[in-house]
Amino acid sequence: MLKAPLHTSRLSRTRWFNRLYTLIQTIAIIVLLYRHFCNLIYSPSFTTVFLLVADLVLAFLWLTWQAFFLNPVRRQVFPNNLAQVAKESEYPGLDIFVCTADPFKEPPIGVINTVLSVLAYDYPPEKLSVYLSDDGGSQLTLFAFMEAAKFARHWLPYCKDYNLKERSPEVHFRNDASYDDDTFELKEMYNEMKATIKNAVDRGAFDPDQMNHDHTIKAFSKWTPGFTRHDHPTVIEVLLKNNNDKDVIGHYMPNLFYISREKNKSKPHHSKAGALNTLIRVSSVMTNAPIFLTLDCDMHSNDPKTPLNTLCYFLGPNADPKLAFVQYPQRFHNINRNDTYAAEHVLETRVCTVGMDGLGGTIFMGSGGFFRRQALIEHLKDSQPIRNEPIQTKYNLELAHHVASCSYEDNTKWGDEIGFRYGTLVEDIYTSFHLHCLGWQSVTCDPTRAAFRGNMPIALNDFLNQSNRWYMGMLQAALSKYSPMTYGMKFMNPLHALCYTHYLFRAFWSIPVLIYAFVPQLALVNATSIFPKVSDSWFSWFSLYAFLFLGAYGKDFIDYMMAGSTIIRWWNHQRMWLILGCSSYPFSMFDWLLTSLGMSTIEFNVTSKVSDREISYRYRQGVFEFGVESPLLLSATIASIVNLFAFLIGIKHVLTNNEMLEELFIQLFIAGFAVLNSLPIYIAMVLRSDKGKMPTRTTLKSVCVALVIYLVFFLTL
Ligand SMILES: O=c1ccn([C@@H]2O[C@H](COP(=O)(O)OP(=O)(O)O[C@H]3O[C@H](CO)[C@@H](O)[C@H](O)[C@H]3O)[C@@H](O)[C@H]2O)c(=O)[nH]1
Ligand SMILES: [Mn+2]
Repeated sequence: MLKAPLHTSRLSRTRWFNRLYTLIQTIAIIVLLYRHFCNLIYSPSFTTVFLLVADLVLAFLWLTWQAFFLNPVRRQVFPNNLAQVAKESEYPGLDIFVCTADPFKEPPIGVINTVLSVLAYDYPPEKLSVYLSDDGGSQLTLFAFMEAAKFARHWLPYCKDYNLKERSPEVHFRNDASYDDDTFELKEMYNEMKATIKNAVDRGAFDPDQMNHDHTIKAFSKWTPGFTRHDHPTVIEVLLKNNNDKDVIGHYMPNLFYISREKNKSKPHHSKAGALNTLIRVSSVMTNAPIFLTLDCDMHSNDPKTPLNTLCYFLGPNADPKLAFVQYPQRFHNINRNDTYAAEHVLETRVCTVGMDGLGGTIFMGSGGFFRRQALIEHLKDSQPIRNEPIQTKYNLELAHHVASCSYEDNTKWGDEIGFRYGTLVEDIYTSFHLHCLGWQSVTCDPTRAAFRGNMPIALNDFLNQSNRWYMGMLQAALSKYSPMTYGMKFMNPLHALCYTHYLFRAFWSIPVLIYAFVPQLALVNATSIFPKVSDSWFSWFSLYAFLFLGAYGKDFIDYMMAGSTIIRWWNHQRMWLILGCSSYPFSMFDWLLTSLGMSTIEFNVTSKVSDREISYRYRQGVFEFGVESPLLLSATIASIVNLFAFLIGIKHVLTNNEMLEELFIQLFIAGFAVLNSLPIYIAMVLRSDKGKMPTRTTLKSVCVALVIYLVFFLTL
């Protein structure tokens, strides 16, 4: 028995309120659906069918969403109590995987900051290894990391001397106002390194004088003329070795490895999942730590104690042997004051996490997950070579090259039963789904100080593109033979499976959003009423509509506020839901269709992390960034124009005939609500002159398409 606990959990009291709410709202939804079916039988029309479909999908997604609220669990860790169960020298090894894929979209200096921030963890250095996976196969990245390894010798002791919380040099130097000699000197050194690397990336090459040691010449000799990012041999470089390399005050340093797995155009590489699986194998040959952390190159550590927080779950007599991973919810540092694009994902990172935690485990979010290695290699038949010799023996390195080769996975279960799962663009949620089906658990660890902080896109189109990729990936999983609705229901707690169902089917939001963005509006132009009148008796169909709308929207508002957000942020979040519903969601359904018909292949298109000064400036001002022509922006613009026309014409109907207000009220309300939400779009079309305004061609195209929609509608009437 422990004297003091390492971690505690308690059920959230809000669950009773949530359960009651779900019950009442469900009854109201059933009544509404009953009305729809009656309408369909007694007065069938296109609109009745459309509205029924919209409300069925809404009800499905709303119902699955409730699963997150029925049994939330809040957890806490007590790393100060760790001494009861292990001395520092008994801590397990920790391997950290950082992925990067393109030095031009993911500037190496950013990746270096990620790596340095975890290299400087408060963890015994002989137990810590960082593996950088470079899917871009770039000399520039390797060059940058050779520089970083030199800088690390100064940076690590500095972090520990000053007991920094913030161990990404970029963030530290940006925020630190102290002027002591050490800081000044180190800052100079950092800026110099940054300039050298930036210069190399801008020119696409580095100064040959900087690689005139035997060792570096040998390393770069791998880049022969035929070497491209899609076709090249494995490159593994040991940049720091912990029984050999010392920092400037003579302490051993953690390991740092550079790995670029073999690529060959004729072999699928499985994007990030493939990179992570290579890292699992390479690390098992080199260091084989029982726990590994995966990190994206745009996420840096914000708390050097994070590994200790994690150990609270993996060590001690109360540790769950079936615990597969500990997930730190993603937090972002580049979000503006009002979170214009709802990029913070407040509900997903604060509510859904604890909600799933009470049902069997939170999802893996791609970054910030500490895994028990065993959970991912459970079904490995051929026993993995385990390191029992110093790392750089020829044997280890040869073996590491072998397991990083692109044919290694041929005829194996990698990506299927072993490692991160293939077959979708969202390897993260899909992998955790499989682990949960196999009976593994996971927990959310969300200390007050965020463990990691990362980047989100700050231009609307980048954001929509990222969402498009995510929701397309989710559909791939949702509609596979491992669907949470069928396979999941069989192998996991049904409520847990409902949470996965909600995530994976999110693209389906587009069905009700698009129907509600066009059908009532087109009817409104024609002065046709399709909803109940306001003046029906008190307990009327109209009040049912009002109740359902206010119930769902009001609950969302309460959830947002209880998660500690603000009213404006909530408003922006609901607006983004509408925008996504007209853009990324339908596009991801379309992409899924094309891919499953074999008409297209969708790649993991890496989000650019390069920041443009003007765009950053506008983003900080809270201004929407349009600027580029894109189908995603076009579709949202078309919807906003249709709504504006309909709203104006609807007002005209009401002004000319007062009695129409009662009949058209719901339609006017919907169009008016959309218009209110679309204000930034109209402003970007007519009032702005900066580079982020709506491109004129997009405006013209959307007006034309809106007109065509009207014509088609009237001609078919
Ligand atoms: O072929 C590839 C493609 C991507 N990456 C890396 O994957 C990470 C995520 O890529 P990014 O473009 O930043 O995608 P995001 O949409 O921001 O990533 C979110 O969504 C992904 C897919 O669900 C998850 O893997 C991520 O962890 C999660 O942060 C980055 O470190 C990339 O370098 C690779 O290593 N190889
Ligand atoms: Mn990212």
